Amino acid sequence: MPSINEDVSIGNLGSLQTLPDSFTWKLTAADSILPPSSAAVKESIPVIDLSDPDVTNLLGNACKTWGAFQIANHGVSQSLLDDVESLSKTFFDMPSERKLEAASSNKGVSGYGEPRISLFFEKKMWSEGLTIADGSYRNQFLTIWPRDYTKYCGIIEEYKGEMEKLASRLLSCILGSLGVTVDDIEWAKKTEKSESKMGQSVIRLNHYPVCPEPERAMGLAAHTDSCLLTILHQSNMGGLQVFKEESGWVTVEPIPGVLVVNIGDLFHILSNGKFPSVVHRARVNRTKSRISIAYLWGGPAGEVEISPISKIVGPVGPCLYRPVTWSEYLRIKFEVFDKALDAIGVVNPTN
Ligand SMILES: O=C(O)CCC(=O)C(=O)O
Ligand SMILES: [Fe+2]
Repeated sequence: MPSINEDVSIGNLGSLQTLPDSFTWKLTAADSILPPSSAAVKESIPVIDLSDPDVTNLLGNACKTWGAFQIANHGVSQSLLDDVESLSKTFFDMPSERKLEAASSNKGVSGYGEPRISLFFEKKMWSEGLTIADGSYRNQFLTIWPRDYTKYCGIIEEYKGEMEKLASRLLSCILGSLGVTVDDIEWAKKTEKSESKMGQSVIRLNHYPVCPEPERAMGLAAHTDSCLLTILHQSNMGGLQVFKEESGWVTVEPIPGVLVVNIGDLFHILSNGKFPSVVHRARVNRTKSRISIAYLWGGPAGEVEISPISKIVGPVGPCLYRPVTWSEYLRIKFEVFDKALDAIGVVNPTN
């Protein structure tokens, strides 16, 4: 059994019988709430059927109220969701040394490692992840899975393609709820017309191993996503919680085949602050491990700036943010973390 002060490898967390000090969080009672019981009032983010005739309003309300929702009838096949989940499981089940062969380099985002936001927290998080941000995953897959390389690359490609389609569909619908269309946003219009790729995205496979003391551990600490929106597939194990001012931490119960969508910081900017970018986190479990697959959609490719949609900015709602590209925003986020939106805020005269 590892001693409390031993330097622990994140690839073996699931085998630990005690919670090392470096992974022990000081949480208040309100903060330590674990799934499935969440907020005192049992509530959760809305589940929206994408084939509902009222889908635009439903999405708009969910974005305004929660900055998050779940979607059914999204068109992504269950077999693809199962495939990407089992790919993740196959990877995380490997011995630590094998996983480390896919370790992310110092500078790069892609690869295996602890959550990138770990930098901003004193205590370590009870999770490991594989980030697929560019084509370098192909080399990593070749090293890890020389025989099944083509199959696994195919699953990732297909998943990316499906998520990209779904993300653009959600963008159109959500814009509709703001009374605008893709034609009101230069980059969105261009990508739709030319049918060029919507561009930048990151897939993050997350694994939360079983934990001897889930009450005092944190799978993934509270954060907002930096992208436009995130589409998350969670396995049948709960753990995701979203924060709502009036209710505190609210658990997002997994529903088979249903995907979770989070509004990210860039959509908050696009909506000129109308949609909150939801603060969320992941808790862990004593007896069951959990996998989640996050597709973080950054929006337009290249150095395209995102700014509040001019049509919704007016005398009653002055422009709150300056234009920013996703890559610039990411740089700011990884300097100042939860102050990133403030850092690009525009100070408006008070009258
Ligand atoms: O695992 C989860 O439920 C949340 C994952 C997440 O928030 C992320 O990858 O950004
Ligand atoms: Fe997230």
